[in-house]
Amino acid sequence: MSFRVQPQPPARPNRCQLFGPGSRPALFEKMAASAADVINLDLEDSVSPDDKAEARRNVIAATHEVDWNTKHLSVRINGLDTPYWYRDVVDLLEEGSERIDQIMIPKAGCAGDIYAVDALVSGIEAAKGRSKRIGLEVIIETAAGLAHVEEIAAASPRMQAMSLGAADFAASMGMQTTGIGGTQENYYMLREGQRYWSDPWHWAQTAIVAACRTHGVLPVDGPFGDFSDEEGFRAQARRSATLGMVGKWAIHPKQVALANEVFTPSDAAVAEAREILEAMEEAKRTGQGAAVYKGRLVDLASIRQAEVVVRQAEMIAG
Ligand SMILES: CCC(=O)SCCNC(=O)CCNC(=O)[C@H](O)C(C)(C)COP(=O)(O)OP(=O)(O)OC[C@H]1O[C@@H](n2cnc3c(N)ncnc32)[C@H](O)[C@@H]1OP(=O)(O)O
Ligand SMILES: O=CC(=O)O
Ligand SMILES: [Mg+2]
Repeated sequence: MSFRVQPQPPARPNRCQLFGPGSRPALFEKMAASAADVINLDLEDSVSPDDKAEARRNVIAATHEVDWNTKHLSVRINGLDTPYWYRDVVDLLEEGSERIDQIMIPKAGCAGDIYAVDALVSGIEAAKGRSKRIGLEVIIETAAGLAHVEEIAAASPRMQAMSLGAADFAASMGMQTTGIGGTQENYYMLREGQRYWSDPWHWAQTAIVAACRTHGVLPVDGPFGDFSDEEGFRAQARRSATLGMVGKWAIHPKQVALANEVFTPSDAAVAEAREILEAMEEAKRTGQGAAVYKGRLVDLASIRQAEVVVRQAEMIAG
């Protein structure tokens, strides 16, 4: 380990972030009743420009009127290149209840974007005497966002989570696809006449995970657009979990159970991790740093790997 110890991210479950447009208040009670860990009320891209002001009022009302129970409640504001974002923040924190946990900044492009929102949030919190410190989460969904991903992760002590936004990311990168997540038709290699499809989001995900893990931020996989493709969602989510992400968005209620399933370590995985820890305890007792578990090497690094799985399971179990 470096002399600089890797910080732990916030210790709360973030397996599924369920989105709903701020302009559809009829969905809010359903979102609150869902099994998602995080709720994202959206003021940005699922709300048409004519509905922005009403959506903001709906969301503010919902912070007072809806019982969000134990949900981590986040509101996605509009991008910093729009005329809406500052009023989103000001109205939300001046008129919204203390129930708001977090603000999501879309299309974050540099640390300065987070600094600007942090400064505004800090001013309003102090002026209004708000007692809960608002967290920030960002979406990496532009070329600039990915180019500056590490400075964004490090931009503020308020930073809690960072998601990959596949749709806008594809647009910003000029990717020749309209798919949101998953394998894309033309992203394959050919060998002996056979096509092998690959994952065009992989490199962006790993950059996000590395930036997040360096700075104690939760890495999250964003939307999977085809909500009738359950196996496609599972495949993408399993890859994300294997890469170190802690959760995934749901853009339809159907996806909540899928995300919870994938991002909750299975009983078998937890049992195996505990067995590895026991095998290493036994090795320690006999003065060994390395041992054999089910025919494969385990050593001190295996303890750290197994602890990730056990810690995640224990944190989710509460
Ligand atoms: C891609 C880039 C991004 O930025 S993604 C993030 C922004 N997008 C969003 O927030 C979109 C969120 N999703 C939605 O608006 C809707 O789910 C869309 C996709 C439009 C589908 O709505 P709709 O046609 O009503 O779906 P449905 O008839 O299949 O609904 C079945 C039951 O589920 C409900 N439902 C629907 N959406 C939500 C939701 N987000 N949260 C909670 N509940 C939801 C419907 O009301 C319907 O309920 P019921 O069975 O009638 O009681
Ligand atoms: O905001 C999300 C995206 O995929 O774009
Ligand atoms: Mg987007």
